[in-house]
Amino acid sequence: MYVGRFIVVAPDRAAYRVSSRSFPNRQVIEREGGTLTVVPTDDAEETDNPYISYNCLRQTDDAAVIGNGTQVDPITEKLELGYPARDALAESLLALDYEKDDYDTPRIAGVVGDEESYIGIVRRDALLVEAVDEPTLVATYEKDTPEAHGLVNEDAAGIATELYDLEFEHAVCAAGVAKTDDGFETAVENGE
Ligand SMILES: NC(=O)c1ncn([C@@H]2O[C@H](COP(=O)(O)O)[C@@H](O)[C@H]2O)c1NC=O
Repeated sequence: MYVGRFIVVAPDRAAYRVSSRSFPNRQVIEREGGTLTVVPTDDAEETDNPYISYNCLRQTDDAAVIGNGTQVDPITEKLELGYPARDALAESLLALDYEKDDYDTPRIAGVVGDEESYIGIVRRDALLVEAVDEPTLVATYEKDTPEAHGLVNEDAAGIATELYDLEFEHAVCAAGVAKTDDGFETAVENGE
């Protein structure tokens, strides 16, 4: 089954996988401040598609934000301003809305917070934002309503690799984040 990009968000950790039929030459790189960014690999063809390079994970002092596009930035900025996670997700997803591509690709995002965690999706026909009390998956296609999805691993590297290895088609790369005693740890899985 091809589900496109997907996230799994749990109360204490989250992970993101890029699956792609059209743009397989992508990787996740680590940048300053615990930010993870999806970028083209050196051998990628040039494209003017605006939806395929973005920060897929950012952190505040007490939250981590994950998602499949530029919505990750305003969600993070609203959390830094003191917005509740539910509101930061709902407002940012609605403002940017689904991607205006051939598939009306939904935007998906999650927040792992100090006391509560949330998952969200904006589709052409819906905006869903839900608190999570167990690992919960949402994807751009097919599995586009949040559903329970058990995670085996606890740490960031483990969950990034776990999502990368799931049997949904066209795996490209993955990222993970997990709470630690003094903040968050992150990890990337580029399938090398
Ligand atoms: N790497 C990505 O994040 C990404 N890859 C593809 N998309 C979007 O989804 C469309 C379909 O891509 P695909 O056939 O690879 O699923 C693309 O035209 C693009 O607008 C992406 N945007 C978000 O999901």
